[in-house]
Amino acid sequence: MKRQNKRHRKVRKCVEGPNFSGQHLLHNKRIIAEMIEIAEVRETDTIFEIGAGKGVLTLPLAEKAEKVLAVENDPGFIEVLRDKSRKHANITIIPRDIRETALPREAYSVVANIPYSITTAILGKLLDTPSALLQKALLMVEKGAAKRFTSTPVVNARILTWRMWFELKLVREVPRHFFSPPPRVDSALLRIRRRKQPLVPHNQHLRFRAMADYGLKHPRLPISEALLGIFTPPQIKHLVKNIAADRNSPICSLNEEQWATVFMTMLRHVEPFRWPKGSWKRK
Ligand SMILES: C[S@@+](CC[C@H](N)C(=O)[O-])C[C@H]1O[C@@H](n2cnc3c(N)ncnc32)[C@H](O)[C@@H]1O
Repeated sequence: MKRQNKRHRKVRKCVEGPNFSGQHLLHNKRIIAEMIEIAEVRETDTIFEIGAGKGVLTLPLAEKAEKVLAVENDPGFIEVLRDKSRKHANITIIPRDIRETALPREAYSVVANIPYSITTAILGKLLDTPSALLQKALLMVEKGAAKRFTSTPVVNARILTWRMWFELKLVREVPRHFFSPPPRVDSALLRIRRRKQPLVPHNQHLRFRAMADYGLKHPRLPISEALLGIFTPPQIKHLVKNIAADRNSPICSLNEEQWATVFMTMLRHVEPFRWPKGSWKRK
Protein backbone atom coordinates (compact mmCIF):
# COMPACT_ATOMS: atom_id res chain seq x y z
CA MET A 1 0.00 0.00 0.00
CA LYS A 2 2.79 2.42 1.02
CA ARG A 3 4.68 1.49 -2.12
CA GLN A 4 1.58 2.15 -4.25
CA ASN A 5 1.01 5.55 -2.68
CA LYS A 6 4.62 6.53 -3.29
CA ARG A 7 4.32 5.45 -6.88
CA HIS A 8 1.07 7.34 -7.20
CA ARG A 9 2.73 10.55 -6.02
CA LYS A 10 5.60 9.94 -8.42
CA VAL A 11 3.25 9.40 -11.38
CA ARG A 12 1.31 12.55 -10.44
CA LYS A 13 4.46 14.64 -10.65
CA CYS A 14 4.88 13.56 -14.28
CA VAL A 15 1.32 14.40 -15.27
CA GLU A 16 0.73 17.75 -16.90
CA GLY A 17 -2.03 19.75 -15.22
CA PRO A 18 -3.02 17.13 -12.61
CA ASN A 19 -6.72 16.57 -12.16
CA PHE A 20 -7.66 16.76 -8.50
CA SER A 21 -11.30 17.36 -9.23
CA GLY A 22 -13.63 15.54 -6.88
CA GLN A 23 -10.95 13.29 -5.43
CA HIS A 24 -12.63 12.68 -2.09
CA LEU A 25 -11.84 9.03 -1.49
CA LEU A 26 -14.00 6.85 0.73
CA HIS A 27 -12.16 5.38 3.68
CA ASN A 28 -15.05 4.25 5.88
CA LYS A 29 -15.41 0.47 5.55
CA ARG A 30 -18.97 0.49 6.88
CA ILE A 31 -20.29 2.84 4.19
CA ILE A 32 -18.49 0.88 1.47
CA ALA A 33 -20.17 -2.34 2.65
CA GLU A 34 -23.49 -0.52 2.94
CA MET A 35 -23.23 0.81 -0.61
CA ILE A 36 -22.65 -2.68 -1.98
CA GLU A 37 -25.64 -3.95 0.01
CA ILE A 38 -28.05 -1.12 -0.95
CA ALA A 39 -26.99 -1.48 -4.59
CA GLU A 40 -28.22 -5.13 -4.48
CA VAL A 41 -25.35 -6.32 -6.64
CA ARG A 42 -25.98 -9.79 -8.10
CA GLU A 43 -23.46 -12.29 -9.43
CA THR A 44 -24.75 -11.84 -12.99
CA ASP A 45 -24.45 -8.03 -12.90
CA THR A 46 -22.19 -5.87 -15.02
CA ILE A 47 -21.22 -2.89 -12.89
CA PHE A 48 -20.15 0.37 -14.47
CA GLU A 49 -18.17 2.35 -11.89
CA ILE A 50 -17.60 6.03 -12.56
CA GLY A 51 -14.52 7.52 -10.90
CA ALA A 52 -12.99 4.36 -9.47
CA GLY A 53 -10.14 6.18 -7.70
CA LYS A 54 -7.86 3.69 -5.96
CA GLY A 55 -10.47 0.96 -6.07
CA VAL A 56 -12.05 0.94 -2.60
CA LEU A 57 -15.39 0.12 -4.26
CA THR A 58 -14.01 -1.60 -7.35
CA LEU A 59 -12.51 -4.59 -5.54
CA PRO A 60 -15.51 -5.47 -3.31
CA LEU A 61 -17.78 -4.96 -6.34
CA ALA A 62 -15.66 -7.43 -8.30
CA GLU A 63 -16.17 -10.00 -5.51
CA LYS A 64 -19.95 -9.79 -5.97
CA ALA A 65 -20.59 -8.99 -9.64
CA GLU A 66 -19.85 -10.84 -12.84
CA LYS A 67 -17.73 -7.94 -14.07
CA VAL A 68 -16.77 -4.39 -13.23
CA LEU A 69 -16.02 -1.72 -15.83
CA ALA A 70 -14.10 0.91 -13.87
CA VAL A 71 -13.77 4.37 -15.41
CA GLU A 72 -11.02 6.62 -14.04
CA ASN A 73 -9.11 9.47 -15.65
CA ASP A 74 -6.32 10.17 -13.16
CA PRO A 75 -3.13 8.45 -14.39
CA GLY A 76 -1.84 7.93 -10.84
CA PHE A 77 -5.04 6.29 -9.68
CA ILE A 78 -5.16 4.20 -12.86
CA GLU A 79 -1.77 2.76 -12.04
CA VAL A 80 -2.80 1.96 -8.46
CA LEU A 81 -5.99 0.36 -9.79
CA ARG A 82 -4.03 -1.75 -12.27
CA ASP A 83 -1.79 -3.01 -9.49
CA LYS A 84 -4.68 -3.81 -7.18
CA SER A 85 -6.89 -5.49 -9.75
CA ARG A 86 -4.19 -7.77 -11.15
CA LYS A 87 -5.75 -10.80 -9.45
CA HIS A 88 -9.30 -9.92 -10.56
CA ALA A 89 -9.85 -10.99 -14.14
CA ASN A 90 -13.37 -9.56 -14.05
CA ILE A 91 -12.21 -5.91 -13.65
CA THR A 92 -11.72 -3.85 -16.79
CA ILE A 93 -10.15 -0.44 -16.27
CA ILE A 94 -11.32 2.24 -18.69
CA PRO A 95 -8.68 4.99 -18.46
CA ARG A 96 -10.82 7.85 -19.77
CA ASP A 97 -12.87 10.90 -18.96
CA ILE A 98 -16.39 9.65 -18.25
CA ARG A 99 -17.80 12.39 -20.48
CA GLU A 100 -16.01 10.84 -23.45
CA THR A 101 -16.65 7.22 -22.51
CA ALA A 102 -19.27 5.12 -24.31
CA LEU A 103 -21.87 3.49 -22.06
CA PRO A 104 -21.81 -0.33 -21.89
CA ARG A 105 -23.55 -2.12 -24.75
CA GLU A 106 -25.07 -4.71 -22.42
CA ALA A 107 -27.51 -4.40 -19.49
CA TYR A 108 -25.59 -2.73 -16.64
CA SER A 109 -25.88 -1.15 -13.20
CA VAL A 110 -23.87 1.74 -11.79
CA VAL A 111 -22.31 1.90 -8.35
CA ALA A 112 -20.09 4.93 -7.82
CA ASN A 113 -18.73 7.70 -5.67
CA ILE A 114 -18.74 10.24 -8.46
CA PRO A 115 -16.83 13.53 -8.92
CA TYR A 116 -19.43 16.06 -7.72
CA SER A 117 -18.39 18.82 -10.12
CA ILE A 118 -19.83 16.89 -13.09
CA THR A 119 -22.88 15.36 -11.39
CA THR A 120 -25.44 16.74 -13.86
CA ALA A 121 -23.34 15.67 -16.85
CA ILE A 122 -23.12 12.14 -15.41
CA LEU A 123 -26.83 11.91 -14.58
CA GLY A 124 -27.68 13.26 -18.03
CA LYS A 125 -25.44 10.71 -19.71
CA LEU A 126 -27.09 7.88 -17.77
CA LEU A 127 -30.74 9.03 -17.80
CA ASP A 128 -31.43 11.25 -20.82
CA THR A 129 -31.92 8.23 -23.07
CA PRO A 130 -34.42 6.06 -21.19
CA SER A 131 -34.37 3.09 -23.57
CA ALA A 132 -30.68 2.50 -22.89
CA LEU A 133 -29.47 -0.49 -20.92
CA LEU A 134 -29.15 1.05 -17.46
CA GLN A 135 -30.96 -1.13 -14.91
CA LYS A 136 -30.24 0.62 -11.62
CA ALA A 137 -27.70 2.90 -10.00
CA LEU A 138 -26.42 3.84 -6.58
CA LEU A 139 -24.48 7.09 -6.58
CA MET A 140 -22.70 9.04 -3.89
CA VAL A 141 -23.54 12.66 -4.69
CA GLU A 142 -23.65 16.03 -2.97
CA LYS A 143 -26.64 16.11 -0.59
CA GLY A 144 -27.99 19.27 -2.24
CA ALA A 145 -27.97 17.56 -5.64
CA ALA A 146 -29.69 14.44 -4.24
CA LYS A 147 -32.43 16.67 -2.83
CA ARG A 148 -32.82 18.52 -6.12
CA PHE A 149 -33.20 15.28 -8.09
CA THR A 150 -35.72 13.76 -5.68
CA SER A 151 -37.77 16.69 -4.37
CA THR A 152 -41.40 17.48 -5.02
CA PRO A 153 -42.73 19.64 -6.61
CA VAL A 154 -40.61 19.17 -9.71
CA VAL A 155 -39.65 22.49 -11.28
CA ASN A 156 -36.98 21.24 -13.67
CA ALA A 157 -38.11 19.73 -16.99
CA ARG A 158 -35.04 17.53 -17.41
CA ILE A 159 -35.46 15.98 -13.94
CA LEU A 160 -39.20 15.51 -14.54
CA THR A 161 -38.40 13.70 -17.79
CA TRP A 162 -35.95 11.32 -16.02
CA ARG A 163 -38.64 10.52 -13.49
CA MET A 164 -41.02 9.27 -16.18
CA TRP A 165 -38.80 6.21 -16.52
CA PHE A 166 -36.76 6.09 -13.34
CA GLU A 167 -37.51 6.31 -9.63
CA LEU A 168 -34.95 8.46 -7.81
CA LYS A 169 -34.62 8.25 -4.06
CA LEU A 170 -32.28 9.78 -1.47
CA VAL A 171 -31.59 6.70 0.67
CA ARG A 172 -29.22 8.10 3.29
CA GLU A 173 -27.08 11.07 4.15
CA VAL A 174 -23.34 10.53 4.49
CA PRO A 175 -21.12 12.60 6.82
CA ARG A 176 -18.06 14.42 5.50
CA HIS A 177 -15.60 12.58 7.71
CA PHE A 178 -16.22 9.33 5.77
CA PHE A 179 -14.05 10.80 2.98
CA SER A 180 -10.42 11.70 2.70
CA PRO A 181 -9.97 14.59 2.26
CA PRO A 182 -13.47 15.52 3.49
CA PRO A 183 -15.52 17.46 0.91
CA ARG A 184 -16.80 20.93 1.80
CA VAL A 185 -20.40 19.79 1.27
CA ASP A 186 -22.53 17.05 2.81
CA SER A 187 -23.09 13.90 0.77
CA ALA A 188 -25.94 11.47 0.21
CA LEU A 189 -26.63 8.18 -1.52
CA LEU A 190 -28.96 8.51 -4.50
CA ARG A 191 -30.68 5.31 -5.63
CA ILE A 192 -32.04 5.11 -9.15
CA ARG A 193 -34.32 2.31 -10.29
CA ARG A 194 -35.95 1.75 -13.64
CA ARG A 195 -39.73 1.88 -13.24
CA LYS A 196 -41.39 -1.49 -13.87
CA GLN A 197 -43.92 0.36 -16.01
CA PRO A 198 -42.64 3.58 -17.60
CA LEU A 199 -45.16 6.40 -17.20
CA VAL A 200 -44.89 7.29 -20.91
CA PRO A 201 -43.46 5.17 -23.74
CA HIS A 202 -39.66 5.28 -24.12
CA ASN A 203 -39.80 6.31 -27.75
CA GLN A 204 -41.60 9.53 -26.75
CA HIS A 205 -38.82 10.89 -24.53
CA LEU A 206 -37.85 13.83 -26.77
CA ARG A 207 -41.48 14.81 -27.28
CA PHE A 208 -42.18 14.52 -23.53
CA ARG A 209 -39.11 16.66 -22.78
CA ALA A 210 -40.30 19.35 -25.22
CA MET A 211 -43.70 19.43 -23.50
CA ALA A 212 -42.11 19.53 -20.03
CA ASP A 213 -39.82 22.41 -21.08
CA TYR A 214 -42.82 24.31 -22.36
CA GLY A 215 -45.04 23.59 -19.35
CA LEU A 216 -42.37 24.33 -16.73
CA LYS A 217 -40.98 27.49 -18.35
CA HIS A 218 -42.63 29.43 -15.51
CA PRO A 219 -43.20 26.77 -12.82
CA ARG A 220 -45.47 28.99 -10.65
CA LEU A 221 -47.88 29.80 -13.49
CA PRO A 222 -51.42 28.44 -12.98
CA ILE A 223 -52.05 25.16 -14.83
CA SER A 224 -54.70 26.78 -17.04
CA GLU A 225 -52.23 29.44 -18.26
CA ALA A 226 -49.11 27.28 -18.49
CA LEU A 227 -50.79 24.79 -20.85
CA LEU A 228 -52.79 27.27 -22.88
CA GLY A 229 -50.53 27.24 -25.93
CA ILE A 230 -51.01 23.48 -26.26
CA PHE A 231 -54.63 22.89 -25.25
CA THR A 232 -57.75 24.95 -25.98
CA PRO A 233 -59.68 26.34 -22.97
CA PRO A 234 -62.40 23.61 -23.23
CA GLN A 235 -59.67 20.92 -23.43
CA ILE A 236 -58.01 22.37 -20.31
CA LYS A 237 -61.33 22.24 -18.48
CA HIS A 238 -61.64 18.48 -19.24
CA LEU A 239 -57.98 17.86 -18.55
CA VAL A 240 -57.86 19.36 -15.04
CA LYS A 241 -60.99 17.40 -14.16
CA ASN A 242 -59.39 14.25 -15.47
CA ILE A 243 -56.20 14.68 -13.42
CA ALA A 244 -58.12 15.90 -10.35
CA ALA A 245 -56.22 19.20 -10.24
CA ASP A 246 -57.24 22.78 -9.59
CA ARG A 247 -56.83 24.92 -12.74
CA ASN A 248 -55.43 27.75 -10.56
CA SER A 249 -52.74 25.63 -8.90
CA PRO A 250 -49.17 26.22 -10.09
CA ILE A 251 -48.15 23.91 -12.91
CA CYS A 252 -45.19 22.64 -10.83
CA SER A 253 -47.64 21.12 -8.32
CA LEU A 254 -48.43 18.30 -10.78
CA ASN A 255 -46.96 14.92 -9.87
CA GLU A 256 -45.37 12.50 -12.33
CA GLU A 257 -48.61 10.54 -12.95
CA GLN A 258 -50.54 13.75 -13.66
CA TRP A 259 -47.84 14.87 -16.10
CA ALA A 260 -48.05 11.51 -17.85
CA THR A 261 -51.80 12.00 -18.32
CA VAL A 262 -51.27 15.56 -19.61
CA PHE A 263 -48.79 14.19 -22.15
CA MET A 264 -50.91 11.25 -23.31
CA THR A 265 -53.93 13.59 -23.62
CA MET A 266 -51.85 15.87 -25.81
CA LEU A 267 -50.86 12.97 -28.09
CA ARG A 268 -54.46 11.77 -28.38
CA HIS A 269 -56.46 14.97 -28.59
CA VAL A 270 -54.21 17.80 -29.74
CA GLU A 271 -53.25 18.31 -33.36
CA PRO A 272 -49.48 17.77 -33.82
CA PHE A 273 -48.85 21.33 -35.02
CA ARG A 274 -49.68 22.49 -31.45
CA TRP A 275 -47.20 20.11 -29.77
CA PRO A 276 -44.20 22.03 -28.36
CA LYS A 277 -41.04 21.61 -30.39
CA GLY A 278 -37.88 20.59 -28.55
CA SER A 279 -35.34 23.37 -28.39
CA TRP A 280 -33.15 21.90 -25.67
CA LYS A 281 -29.63 20.74 -26.21
CA ARG A 282 -27.98 17.91 -24.28
CA LYS A 283 -25.36 19.25 -21.89
C1 LIG B 1 -15.10 11.06 -5.26
S1 LIG B 1 -13.71 10.29 -6.00
C2 LIG B 1 -14.12 8.59 -5.75
C3 LIG B 1 -12.94 7.66 -5.80
C4 LIG B 1 -13.24 6.24 -5.31
N1 LIG B 1 -14.31 5.64 -6.05
C5 LIG B 1 -13.56 6.26 -3.83
O1 LIG B 1 -14.75 6.15 -3.50
O2 LIG B 1 -12.64 6.35 -3.04
C6 LIG B 1 -14.07 10.57 -7.71
C7 LIG B 1 -13.08 9.95 -8.68
O3 LIG B 1 -13.44 10.35 -10.00
C8 LIG B 1 -12.28 10.65 -10.75
N2 LIG B 1 -12.69 11.60 -11.80
C9 LIG B 1 -12.83 12.95 -11.71
N3 LIG B 1 -13.26 13.44 -12.86
C10 LIG B 1 -13.40 12.40 -13.72
C11 LIG B 1 -13.79 12.28 -15.08
N4 LIG B 1 -14.15 13.35 -15.80
N5 LIG B 1 -13.82 11.03 -15.65
C12 LIG B 1 -13.45 9.94 -14.93
N6 LIG B 1 -13.07 10.00 -13.63
C13 LIG B 1 -13.04 11.20 -13.03
C14 LIG B 1 -11.32 11.24 -9.75
O4 LIG B 1 -9.98 11.10 -10.18
C15 LIG B 1 -11.64 10.39 -8.52
O5 LIG B 1 -10.84 9.23 -8.49
